[in-house]
Order: sequence, then structure tokens, then C-alpha cells
Amino acid sequence: MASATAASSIAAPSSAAVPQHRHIWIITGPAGCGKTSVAEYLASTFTLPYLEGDSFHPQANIEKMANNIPLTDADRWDWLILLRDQAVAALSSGASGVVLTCSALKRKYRDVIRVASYNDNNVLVHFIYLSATQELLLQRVHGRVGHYMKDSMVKSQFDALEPPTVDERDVMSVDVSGDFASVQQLALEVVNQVMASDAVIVQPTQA
Ligand SMILES: Nc1ncnc2c1ncn2[C@@H]1O[C@H](COP(=O)(O)OP(=O)(O)O)[C@@H](O)[C@H]1O
Ligand SMILES: O=C(O)[C@H](O)[C@@H](O)[C@H](O)[C@H](O)COP(=O)(O)O
Repeated sequence: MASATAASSIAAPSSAAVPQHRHIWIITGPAGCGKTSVAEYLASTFTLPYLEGDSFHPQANIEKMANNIPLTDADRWDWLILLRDQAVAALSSGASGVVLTCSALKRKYRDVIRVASYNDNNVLVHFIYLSATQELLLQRVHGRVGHYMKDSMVKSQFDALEPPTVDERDVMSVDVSGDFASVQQLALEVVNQVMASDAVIVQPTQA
């Protein structure tokens, strides 16, 4: 029978896993891949601020997209820089991480966000690329209500898309063909893996 002694009943101070960096999690992929649902899930699971990339577009961009006109590189630069600045601002306000949605279709767009970690060694940028076929995204955007981006824009998103390549080591790909719960689980595993590799174990100081 186990019996607690006076000494063993006093809880020993436990070691803690402390992250070495602050993290920008960008949830990427073409319209309809599930950026919003994955980002909301991760932000609420890890209690992090969440920035919805679509809400930072200038009105001119929204009007173009609502009229089925794809954005150009020129339309996107200032938006991408604004998203990066907003993410950095969230970290500067004390958050340990921030979740951001941004289609980041091309490598040069991802490079714009990567500048956040060149400017600050304490910041790591990670892209969670939600991968799906064009057919699946057509179906999902078609079924979505109340959004300016219609299914007619899915083709142009795939035309512009430069899927991340293996040398982009800050990108983790998640297959989104499954249901919400399985996609959320895959995204969670990716974040947990990164956080585990970033953690240092801190021993409590002895009194
Ligand atoms: N894993 C999933 N299974 C089924 N439907 C999904 C899944 N992920 C997203 N959806 C639906 O597909 C549509 C597009 O998702 P959304 O999160 O708005 O994508 P994005 O933000 O990338 O454009 C929404 O109607 C959403 O409810
Ligand atoms: O929810 C969506 O349908 C997408 O997020 C969509 O709104 C779009 O991807 C960008 O915000 C537009 O910018 P890009 O043309 O650069 O993807």
C-alpha cells in the first residue's frame, strides 16, 4: 500500500518546457482550402491572437475579387507587408505567437512574410500550407455563403499558385481532404512538433 510521508506529500517544483522563440503561424493555400477554420482552431487551442488576412485588404482589392478579377502582384505587395507588420505588432504587444491567414500563393509572397524573422532573431515564421485539389476547393467555395470570393476565382488562384517546394523548410503541408476534425488534428500535430523542437527544459531554481 502506498503511504504518503510528510516529505513526499510536498509537491516538488516541476521543470517547464519554455519556447525559445516567438512564432508567426501563417495558414496558407488557395481560396476555400480551410485557412479560416484551421486558423480559428489553432488560435483558440493555443490562446493566440488571430489575424484574418482578408480583413486587411484595401477596398479596391475586395471590389476586384468580388467582381471576379484576380489580384496582381502590385495589388498584393502592400497587403502582404501590412500583414507582416500586423503579425510583428501582435508579438511586440507581448503575445508568444500569432496566427495569420494569408493565401501566400507565390514564393515571393511568402518571402515578404519571412522578412519578419530576418529583422528579429527571436521570431520564427512557419507556413502551414493547406493542400487540396482544385476540384475539392471548387466544391468548398461553391458551398460557402456570404463571402466575396466566388468559385469562379478558384481557377485563377490555382493559376497563380506556386506550391511550396522542399527547400522552403519553414513550410509544413497539411492534406485538407478530410473532415474538419481530421484536418484540425493534422494542423495541431504540426504545431506541436515545431513547439517541441523549440522548447528548452528549464529546471526550477532550488530555494
Ligand atoms: N475540412 C473541411 N471539410 C469540409 N468543409 C470544409 C473543410 N474546411 C473548410 N470547409 C468549408 O469550406 C469553405 C471554405 O473554407 P474557409 O475556411 O472559408 O477557407 P479559406 O479561408 O481558405 O478561404 C467553408 O464553407 C468551410 O466551412
Ligand atoms: O477566403 C478566401 O476565399 C481567400 O482567403 C481569399 O479571400 C483570397 O485568397 C485572398 O484574400 C485574396 O488574395 P489572393 O488573391 O492573394 O489569394
